[in-house]
Amino acid sequence: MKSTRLPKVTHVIFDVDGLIIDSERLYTEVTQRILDEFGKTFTWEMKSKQMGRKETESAKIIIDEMQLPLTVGEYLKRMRVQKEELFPSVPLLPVTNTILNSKVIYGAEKLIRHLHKSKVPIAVATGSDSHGFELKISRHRELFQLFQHIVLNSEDPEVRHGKPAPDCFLVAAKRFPDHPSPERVLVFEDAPNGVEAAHAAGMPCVWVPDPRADKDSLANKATVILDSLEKFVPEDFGLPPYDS
Ligand SMILES: O=c1[nH]cc([C@@H]2O[C@H](COP(=O)(O)O)[C@@H](O)[C@H]2O)c(=O)[nH]1
Ligand SMILES: [Mg+2]
Repeated sequence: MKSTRLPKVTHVIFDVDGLIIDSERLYTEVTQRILDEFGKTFTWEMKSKQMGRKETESAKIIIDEMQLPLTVGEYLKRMRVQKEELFPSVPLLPVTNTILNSKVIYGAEKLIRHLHKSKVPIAVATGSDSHGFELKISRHRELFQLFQHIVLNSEDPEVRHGKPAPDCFLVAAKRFPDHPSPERVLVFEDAPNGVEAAHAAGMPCVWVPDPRADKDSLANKATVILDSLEKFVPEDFGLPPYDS
């Protein structure tokens, strides 16, 4: 990585699902449980179209493309039941944290705590609605309190269009009191739709993709591509380095 070529940033916006918490694995499970009723299989191709979108937009896509005999309301009701069972136990990423049951802090949590401690303004922009979000963060409430603000695209009246549209990132940036210009705001994303959204917002983006994603397809829109948040070097983007 040529650090001299990377933009220097002052503010950071995080995605949530599949980036901070291991909830994409759970979305796959709850979606497949719903599809089981209709004898259908959830594919990566389908999932990658949904990832990052608002809940209703995502429901419309799967209903149309998989020809499910459900209304959006019926689909979301089934999702709600499944989410209530699975989401409260979701671990932080990378899951090494949980497996090792270690006191050492890794990945997403390490970076969020570091930026907060260093007084770098941080926010969240997620496709989630408040019901799902509350379930997902119930075990991680203290960590999520470190963000200056949280934009829930599914419910925020200022977010007209979900990812891949830039709305949520522009709204999140505007809510920082000093209104940073887009090129000074670094976005962390896992979803192809999220990388598209950051690029459309004019913001640099660190993409931490699912291993199944086609990295070439977004190579010109992601500023850097990392296989784990563990590999992120804050000073490459002009942010304070980790204490050694
Ligand atoms: O398998 C899926 N993953 C993700 C989503 C959608 O993506 C959002 C998560 O986006 P983000 O990573 O931007 O928080 C979820 O709230 C949901 O609307 C989905 O429908 N299905
Ligand atoms: Mg995500």
